[in-house]
Amino acid sequence: MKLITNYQVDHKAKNYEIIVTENALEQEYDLSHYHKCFALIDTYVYRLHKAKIDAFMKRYDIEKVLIPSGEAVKTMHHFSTMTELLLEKNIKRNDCLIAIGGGATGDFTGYVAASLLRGISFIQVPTTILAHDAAIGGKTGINSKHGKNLIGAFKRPDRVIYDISFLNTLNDAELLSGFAEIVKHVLLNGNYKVNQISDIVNDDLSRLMQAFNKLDDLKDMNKMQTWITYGIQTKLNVVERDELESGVRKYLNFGHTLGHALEFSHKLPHGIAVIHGMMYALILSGYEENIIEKFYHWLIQLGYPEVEVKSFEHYYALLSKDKKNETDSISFVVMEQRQGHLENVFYLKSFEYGTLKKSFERWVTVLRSCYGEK
Ligand SMILES: O=C(O)C(=O)C[C@@H](O)[C@H](O)[C@H](O)COP(=O)(O)O
Repeated sequence: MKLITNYQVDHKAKNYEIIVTENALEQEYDLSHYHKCFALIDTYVYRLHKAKIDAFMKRYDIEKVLIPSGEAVKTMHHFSTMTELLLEKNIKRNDCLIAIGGGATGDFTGYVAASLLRGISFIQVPTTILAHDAAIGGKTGINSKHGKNLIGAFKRPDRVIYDISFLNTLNDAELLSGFAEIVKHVLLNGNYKVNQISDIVNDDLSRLMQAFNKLDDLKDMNKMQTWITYGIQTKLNVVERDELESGVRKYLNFGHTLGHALEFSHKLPHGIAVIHGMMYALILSGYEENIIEKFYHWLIQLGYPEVEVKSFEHYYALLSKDKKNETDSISFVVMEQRQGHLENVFYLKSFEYGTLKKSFERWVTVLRSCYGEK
Protein backbone atom coordinates (compact mmCIF):
# COMPACT_ATOMS: atom_id res chain seq x y z
CA MET A 1 0.00 0.00 0.00
CA LYS A 2 1.40 3.34 -1.01
CA LEU A 3 0.84 6.12 1.49
CA ILE A 4 0.90 9.55 -0.09
CA THR A 5 0.27 11.63 2.92
CA ASN A 6 -1.77 12.00 6.07
CA TYR A 7 -2.94 15.39 7.20
CA GLN A 8 -4.19 16.53 10.54
CA VAL A 9 -6.42 19.58 10.35
CA ASP A 10 -5.12 22.16 12.76
CA HIS A 11 -8.22 23.69 14.31
CA LYS A 12 -8.20 24.56 18.01
CA ALA A 13 -10.49 21.63 18.80
CA LYS A 14 -12.25 18.74 17.09
CA ASN A 15 -9.58 18.20 14.48
CA TYR A 16 -10.00 15.57 11.85
CA GLU A 17 -7.66 13.35 9.99
CA ILE A 18 -7.40 13.31 6.20
CA ILE A 19 -6.03 10.02 4.99
CA VAL A 20 -4.88 10.18 1.37
CA THR A 21 -3.65 6.90 0.02
CA GLU A 22 -4.26 4.14 -2.45
CA ASN A 23 -6.73 1.62 -1.05
CA ALA A 24 -7.39 3.77 2.00
CA LEU A 25 -10.70 1.99 2.41
CA GLU A 26 -8.78 -1.19 3.24
CA GLN A 27 -6.96 0.35 6.19
CA GLU A 28 -8.14 -0.22 9.75
CA TYR A 29 -10.23 2.52 11.37
CA ASP A 30 -11.69 2.66 14.82
CA LEU A 31 -15.42 3.15 14.29
CA SER A 32 -16.34 1.36 17.52
CA HIS A 33 -17.46 4.55 19.28
CA TYR A 34 -20.36 4.92 16.86
CA HIS A 35 -23.53 3.05 17.74
CA LYS A 36 -24.22 2.36 14.05
CA CYS A 37 -22.95 3.60 10.68
CA PHE A 38 -24.96 4.22 7.54
CA ALA A 39 -23.15 4.67 4.23
CA LEU A 40 -24.90 6.98 1.75
CA ILE A 41 -23.40 5.85 -1.54
CA ASP A 42 -23.61 7.39 -5.02
CA THR A 43 -25.36 4.69 -7.08
CA TYR A 44 -22.99 5.09 -10.02
CA VAL A 45 -19.90 4.83 -7.81
CA TYR A 46 -21.36 1.74 -6.12
CA ARG A 47 -21.87 0.04 -9.47
CA LEU A 48 -18.24 0.70 -10.43
CA HIS A 49 -16.68 -0.26 -7.09
CA LYS A 50 -19.16 -2.73 -5.60
CA ALA A 51 -16.63 -5.29 -4.35
CA LYS A 52 -14.42 -2.73 -2.66
CA ILE A 53 -17.31 -0.88 -1.01
CA ASP A 54 -19.09 -4.07 0.07
CA ALA A 55 -15.90 -5.35 1.70
CA PHE A 56 -15.54 -2.09 3.66
CA MET A 57 -19.16 -2.19 4.79
CA LYS A 58 -19.00 -5.82 5.79
CA ARG A 59 -15.88 -5.24 7.86
CA TYR A 60 -17.55 -2.55 9.95
CA ASP A 61 -21.15 -3.76 9.73
CA ILE A 62 -22.26 -0.59 7.94
CA GLU A 63 -25.76 -0.31 6.48
CA LYS A 64 -25.94 0.67 2.82
CA VAL A 65 -28.25 3.41 1.47
CA LEU A 66 -27.92 4.07 -2.26
CA ILE A 67 -28.58 7.65 -3.38
CA PRO A 68 -28.96 9.31 -6.81
CA SER A 69 -25.68 10.00 -8.52
CA GLY A 70 -24.01 13.41 -8.47
CA GLU A 71 -25.67 16.80 -8.14
CA ALA A 72 -29.16 15.32 -8.70
CA VAL A 73 -29.33 14.28 -5.05
CA LYS A 74 -28.92 17.84 -3.70
CA THR A 75 -32.63 18.69 -3.58
CA MET A 76 -35.09 19.42 -0.82
CA HIS A 77 -37.04 16.36 -1.94
CA HIS A 78 -34.11 13.98 -1.47
CA PHE A 79 -33.12 15.72 1.76
CA SER A 80 -36.60 15.20 3.14
CA THR A 81 -36.81 11.58 1.95
CA MET A 82 -33.41 10.77 3.44
CA THR A 83 -33.97 12.37 6.83
CA GLU A 84 -37.36 10.64 7.15
CA LEU A 85 -35.82 7.32 6.11
CA LEU A 86 -33.04 7.58 8.68
CA LEU A 87 -35.50 8.63 11.39
CA GLU A 88 -37.61 5.63 10.43
CA LYS A 89 -34.53 3.51 11.02
CA ASN A 90 -34.35 5.04 14.49
CA ILE A 91 -31.08 6.84 13.98
CA LYS A 92 -29.23 7.88 17.16
CA ARG A 93 -27.06 10.85 18.03
CA ASN A 94 -24.04 8.59 18.29
CA ASP A 95 -24.59 7.08 14.84
CA CYS A 96 -22.47 8.11 11.90
CA LEU A 97 -23.18 8.78 8.22
CA ILE A 98 -20.50 7.89 5.71
CA ALA A 99 -20.57 9.70 2.35
CA ILE A 100 -19.13 7.56 -0.47
CA GLY A 101 -19.05 9.50 -3.73
CA GLY A 102 -18.03 12.81 -5.24
CA GLY A 103 -18.43 16.35 -3.95
CA ALA A 104 -22.23 16.31 -4.28
CA THR A 105 -22.56 13.11 -2.23
CA GLY A 106 -20.42 14.68 0.49
CA ASP A 107 -22.39 17.94 0.42
CA PHE A 108 -25.70 16.11 0.70
CA THR A 109 -24.65 13.59 3.34
CA GLY A 110 -22.93 16.28 5.40
CA TYR A 111 -26.04 18.42 5.37
CA VAL A 112 -28.23 15.48 6.41
CA ALA A 113 -25.73 14.79 9.23
CA ALA A 114 -25.72 18.47 10.26
CA SER A 115 -29.51 18.52 10.49
CA LEU A 116 -30.56 15.15 11.90
CA LEU A 117 -31.09 15.30 15.67
CA ARG A 118 -29.29 18.71 15.43
CA GLY A 119 -26.11 17.05 14.32
CA ILE A 120 -24.63 13.59 14.12
CA SER A 121 -21.19 12.50 12.98
CA PHE A 122 -20.18 12.01 9.39
CA ILE A 123 -17.17 10.69 7.51
CA GLN A 124 -16.20 11.65 3.98
CA VAL A 125 -15.04 8.96 1.57
CA PRO A 126 -14.46 11.03 -1.58
CA THR A 127 -14.13 9.28 -4.91
CA THR A 128 -13.24 12.10 -7.32
CA ILE A 129 -10.43 14.60 -7.93
CA LEU A 130 -12.92 17.41 -7.29
CA ALA A 131 -13.40 16.06 -3.80
CA HIS A 132 -9.82 17.03 -2.85
CA ASP A 133 -11.50 20.40 -2.50
CA ALA A 134 -15.12 19.59 -1.62
CA ALA A 135 -14.50 17.00 1.11
CA ILE A 136 -12.29 19.32 3.13
CA GLY A 137 -13.36 22.38 5.04
CA GLY A 138 -16.83 21.37 6.22
CA LYS A 139 -19.08 23.05 3.66
CA THR A 140 -22.23 20.99 3.23
CA GLY A 141 -25.52 21.75 1.51
CA ILE A 142 -28.15 21.30 -1.14
CA ASN A 143 -29.49 23.42 -4.00
CA SER A 144 -32.60 25.58 -4.17
CA LYS A 145 -34.69 26.52 -7.19
CA HIS A 146 -32.95 29.91 -6.77
CA GLY A 147 -29.45 28.55 -7.22
CA LYS A 148 -26.62 26.34 -6.16
CA ASN A 149 -25.74 25.50 -2.53
CA LEU A 150 -28.12 28.11 -1.16
CA ILE A 151 -29.21 25.86 1.72
CA GLY A 152 -26.48 24.43 3.89
CA ALA A 153 -24.34 24.38 6.99
CA PHE A 154 -20.73 24.23 8.07
CA LYS A 155 -20.17 20.78 9.50
CA ARG A 156 -16.78 19.20 10.08
CA PRO A 157 -16.43 15.57 9.12
CA ASP A 158 -14.95 13.26 11.75
CA ARG A 159 -12.50 11.97 9.17
CA VAL A 160 -11.75 12.09 5.45
CA ILE A 161 -10.74 8.78 3.92
CA TYR A 162 -9.47 9.66 0.45
CA ASP A 163 -8.89 6.39 -1.34
CA ILE A 164 -7.24 7.50 -4.53
CA SER A 165 -7.71 4.13 -6.21
CA PHE A 166 -11.27 5.35 -6.92
CA LEU A 167 -9.81 7.94 -9.29
CA ASN A 168 -8.83 5.30 -11.85
CA THR A 169 -12.42 5.00 -13.09
CA LEU A 170 -13.18 8.72 -13.54
CA ASN A 171 -14.46 9.70 -16.96
CA ASP A 172 -13.09 12.64 -18.96
CA ALA A 173 -15.65 15.15 -17.70
CA GLU A 174 -14.92 14.19 -14.08
CA LEU A 175 -11.16 14.48 -14.64
CA LEU A 176 -11.55 17.94 -16.17
CA SER A 177 -13.98 19.02 -13.48
CA GLY A 178 -11.64 18.03 -10.65
CA PHE A 179 -8.58 19.49 -12.32
CA ALA A 180 -10.29 22.90 -12.47
CA GLU A 181 -10.10 23.18 -8.68
CA ILE A 182 -6.39 22.34 -8.85
CA VAL A 183 -5.92 25.20 -11.33
CA LYS A 184 -7.78 27.45 -8.89
CA HIS A 185 -5.55 26.38 -5.99
CA VAL A 186 -2.46 27.11 -8.08
CA LEU A 187 -3.77 30.58 -8.93
CA LEU A 188 -4.52 31.19 -5.25
CA ASN A 189 -0.92 30.37 -4.40
CA GLY A 190 0.37 32.52 -7.23
CA ASN A 191 3.76 34.11 -7.01
CA TYR A 192 3.64 36.05 -10.20
CA LYS A 193 6.44 38.34 -11.11
CA VAL A 194 4.75 41.56 -12.08
CA ASN A 195 6.67 42.14 -15.31
CA GLN A 196 6.11 38.57 -16.46
CA ILE A 197 2.41 38.27 -15.90
CA SER A 198 1.61 38.87 -19.55
CA ASP A 199 3.34 35.57 -20.31
CA ILE A 200 1.45 33.80 -17.54
CA VAL A 201 4.69 33.00 -15.79
CA ASN A 202 4.34 31.65 -12.32
CA ASP A 203 6.44 28.90 -10.82
CA ASP A 204 3.54 26.67 -9.89
CA LEU A 205 1.33 27.60 -12.82
CA SER A 206 4.04 27.02 -15.39
CA ARG A 207 4.94 23.73 -13.70
CA LEU A 208 1.28 22.72 -13.88
CA MET A 209 0.99 23.79 -17.51
CA GLN A 210 4.09 21.85 -18.44
CA ALA A 211 2.95 18.74 -16.60
CA PHE A 212 -0.53 18.75 -18.12
CA ASN A 213 -1.02 19.73 -21.73
CA LYS A 214 -3.40 17.08 -23.08
CA LEU A 215 -6.30 15.07 -21.75
CA ASP A 216 -4.23 11.90 -21.35
CA ASP A 217 -1.99 13.72 -18.87
CA LEU A 218 -4.98 14.01 -16.53
CA LYS A 219 -5.20 10.22 -16.52
CA ASP A 220 -1.70 9.87 -15.13
CA MET A 221 -2.54 9.39 -11.48
CA ASN A 222 1.08 9.45 -10.37
CA LYS A 223 1.35 12.96 -11.75
CA MET A 224 -2.07 13.91 -10.46
CA GLN A 225 -1.33 12.83 -6.89
CA THR A 226 1.30 15.53 -6.49
CA TRP A 227 -1.22 18.20 -7.43
CA ILE A 228 -4.02 16.72 -5.37
CA THR A 229 -1.85 16.99 -2.26
CA TYR A 230 -0.85 20.51 -3.35
CA GLY A 231 -4.55 21.39 -3.58
CA ILE A 232 -5.35 19.86 -0.20
CA GLN A 233 -2.50 21.76 1.43
CA THR A 234 -3.62 25.03 -0.15
CA LYS A 235 -7.18 24.48 0.97
CA LEU A 236 -6.13 23.56 4.51
CA ASN A 237 -4.01 26.69 4.82
CA VAL A 238 -7.11 28.73 4.09
CA VAL A 239 -9.80 26.90 6.05
CA GLU A 240 -7.65 26.63 9.15
CA ARG A 241 -7.46 30.43 9.16
CA ASP A 242 -11.08 31.13 8.34
CA GLU A 243 -13.33 28.12 8.67
CA LEU A 244 -16.65 29.99 8.55
CA GLU A 245 -15.79 32.16 5.54
CA SER A 246 -15.78 35.58 7.07
CA GLY A 247 -12.55 36.60 5.33
CA VAL A 248 -9.86 34.79 3.34
CA ARG A 249 -11.97 31.70 2.71
CA LYS A 250 -14.06 33.75 0.31
CA TYR A 251 -11.11 33.63 -2.09
CA LEU A 252 -11.63 29.88 -2.48
CA ASN A 253 -14.75 30.97 -4.33
CA PHE A 254 -12.68 32.46 -7.14
CA GLY A 255 -14.52 31.71 -10.41
CA HIS A 256 -17.52 30.29 -8.59
CA THR A 257 -19.89 33.26 -8.90
CA LEU A 258 -20.49 32.99 -12.63
CA GLY A 259 -19.35 29.35 -12.39
CA HIS A 260 -22.28 28.38 -10.19
CA ALA A 261 -24.70 30.26 -12.46
CA LEU A 262 -23.37 28.38 -15.51
CA GLU A 263 -23.39 25.06 -13.67
CA PHE A 264 -26.94 25.57 -12.43
CA SER A 265 -28.32 26.79 -15.77
CA HIS A 266 -26.71 24.24 -18.06
CA LYS A 267 -26.29 21.28 -15.68
CA LEU A 268 -22.54 21.28 -16.25
CA PRO A 269 -19.99 19.40 -14.16
CA HIS A 270 -18.97 21.79 -11.37
CA GLY A 271 -15.33 22.35 -12.34
CA ILE A 272 -16.07 22.78 -16.04
CA ALA A 273 -18.40 25.63 -15.16
CA VAL A 274 -15.88 27.04 -12.66
CA ILE A 275 -13.00 27.07 -15.14
CA HIS A 276 -15.05 29.34 -17.43
CA GLY A 277 -16.15 31.34 -14.38
CA MET A 278 -12.47 31.92 -13.59
CA MET A 279 -11.84 33.28 -17.07
CA TYR A 280 -14.70 35.73 -16.59
CA ALA A 281 -13.37 36.66 -13.14
CA LEU A 282 -9.96 37.39 -14.69
CA ILE A 283 -11.59 39.81 -17.13
CA LEU A 284 -13.40 41.49 -14.23
CA SER A 285 -10.06 41.65 -12.43
CA GLY A 286 -8.68 43.75 -15.27
CA TYR A 287 -6.68 41.19 -17.24
CA GLU A 288 -6.40 41.83 -20.95
CA GLU A 289 -7.89 39.56 -23.58
CA ASN A 290 -4.48 38.16 -24.60
CA ILE A 291 -3.99 36.61 -21.13
CA ILE A 292 -7.42 35.01 -21.20
CA GLU A 293 -6.72 33.71 -24.69
CA LYS A 294 -3.51 32.07 -23.49
CA PHE A 295 -5.42 30.37 -20.71
CA TYR A 296 -8.12 29.24 -23.11
CA HIS A 297 -5.62 27.78 -25.54
CA TRP A 298 -4.21 25.64 -22.76
CA LEU A 299 -7.68 24.67 -21.52
CA ILE A 300 -8.82 23.72 -25.02
CA GLN A 301 -5.69 21.59 -25.45
CA LEU A 302 -6.61 19.77 -22.24
CA GLY A 303 -10.11 19.13 -23.57
CA TYR A 304 -12.29 21.63 -21.72
CA PRO A 305 -15.52 22.00 -23.72
CA GLU A 306 -17.03 25.30 -24.67
CA VAL A 307 -20.04 26.39 -22.63
CA GLU A 308 -23.37 27.32 -24.07
CA VAL A 309 -24.09 30.95 -23.19
CA LYS A 310 -27.48 32.57 -22.57
CA SER A 311 -28.18 36.27 -22.20
CA PHE A 312 -26.40 38.14 -19.41
CA GLU A 313 -29.80 38.91 -17.83
CA HIS A 314 -30.42 35.20 -17.35
CA TYR A 315 -27.27 34.80 -15.24
CA TYR A 316 -27.71 38.12 -13.47
CA ALA A 317 -30.77 36.77 -11.64
CA LEU A 318 -28.62 33.91 -10.29
CA LEU A 319 -25.64 36.16 -9.51
CA SER A 320 -27.89 38.36 -7.41
CA LYS A 321 -28.58 35.37 -5.11
CA ASP A 322 -24.89 34.56 -4.55
CA LYS A 323 -24.00 34.01 -0.88
CA LYS A 324 -21.09 36.44 -1.03
CA ASN A 325 -23.31 39.46 -1.77
CA GLU A 326 -23.66 41.80 1.18
CA THR A 327 -25.63 44.54 -0.58
CA ASP A 328 -27.72 44.73 -3.73
CA SER A 329 -24.60 44.83 -5.87
CA ILE A 330 -22.86 41.62 -6.85
CA SER A 331 -19.64 40.53 -5.14
CA PHE A 332 -16.91 38.76 -7.04
CA VAL A 333 -13.54 37.47 -5.94
CA VAL A 334 -10.99 39.28 -8.05
CA MET A 335 -7.30 38.61 -8.51
CA GLU A 336 -5.25 41.68 -9.14
CA GLN A 337 -1.67 42.73 -9.31
CA ARG A 338 -0.97 45.71 -7.14
CA GLN A 339 1.84 48.14 -7.61
CA GLY A 340 4.81 47.01 -5.57
CA HIS A 341 3.45 43.52 -4.89
CA LEU A 342 5.17 40.43 -6.20
CA GLU A 343 2.11 38.33 -5.57
CA ASN A 344 -1.39 38.54 -6.84
CA VAL A 345 -3.80 40.03 -4.40
CA PHE A 346 -7.23 38.48 -3.97
CA TYR A 347 -10.13 40.41 -2.63
CA LEU A 348 -13.89 40.70 -2.76
CA LYS A 349 -15.19 43.52 -4.88
CA SER A 350 -18.73 44.70 -5.62
CA PHE A 351 -19.77 45.38 -9.19
CA GLU A 352 -22.67 47.20 -10.74
CA TYR A 353 -24.81 45.72 -13.50
CA GLY A 354 -23.18 47.76 -16.30
CA THR A 355 -19.61 46.63 -15.54
CA LEU A 356 -20.65 43.02 -15.17
CA LYS A 357 -22.51 43.06 -18.45
CA LYS A 358 -19.69 44.72 -20.37
CA SER A 359 -17.17 42.22 -18.99
CA PHE A 360 -19.57 39.39 -19.81
CA GLU A 361 -19.68 40.52 -23.44
CA ARG A 362 -15.87 40.68 -23.54
CA TRP A 363 -15.68 37.19 -22.06
CA VAL A 364 -18.17 35.78 -24.60
CA THR A 365 -16.14 37.32 -27.44
CA VAL A 366 -12.90 35.74 -26.19
CA LEU A 367 -14.66 32.42 -25.56
CA ARG A 368 -16.14 32.31 -29.06
CA SER A 369 -12.95 33.35 -30.79
CA CYS A 370 -10.87 30.79 -28.86
CA TYR A 371 -13.30 27.99 -29.60
CA GLY A 372 -13.43 29.11 -33.20
CA GLU A 373 -17.09 30.09 -33.40
CA LYS A 374 -18.36 32.88 -35.58
O1 LIG B 1 -14.46 25.63 0.41
C1 LIG B 1 -14.78 26.73 -0.02
O2 LIG B 1 -14.96 27.70 0.72
C2 LIG B 1 -14.98 26.95 -1.45
O3 LIG B 1 -15.52 27.95 -1.87
C3 LIG B 1 -14.51 25.87 -2.35
C4 LIG B 1 -15.29 25.73 -3.64
O4 LIG B 1 -14.36 25.26 -4.58
C5 LIG B 1 -16.41 24.72 -3.53
O5 LIG B 1 -16.95 24.50 -4.80
C6 LIG B 1 -17.49 25.08 -2.57
O6 LIG B 1 -18.31 23.98 -2.33
C7 LIG B 1 -18.37 26.19 -3.05
O7 LIG B 1 -19.12 26.60 -1.97
P1 LIG B 1 -20.17 27.77 -1.99
O8 LIG B 1 -20.08 28.37 -0.65
O9 LIG B 1 -19.82 28.72 -3.07
O10 LIG B 1 -21.48 27.14 -2.24
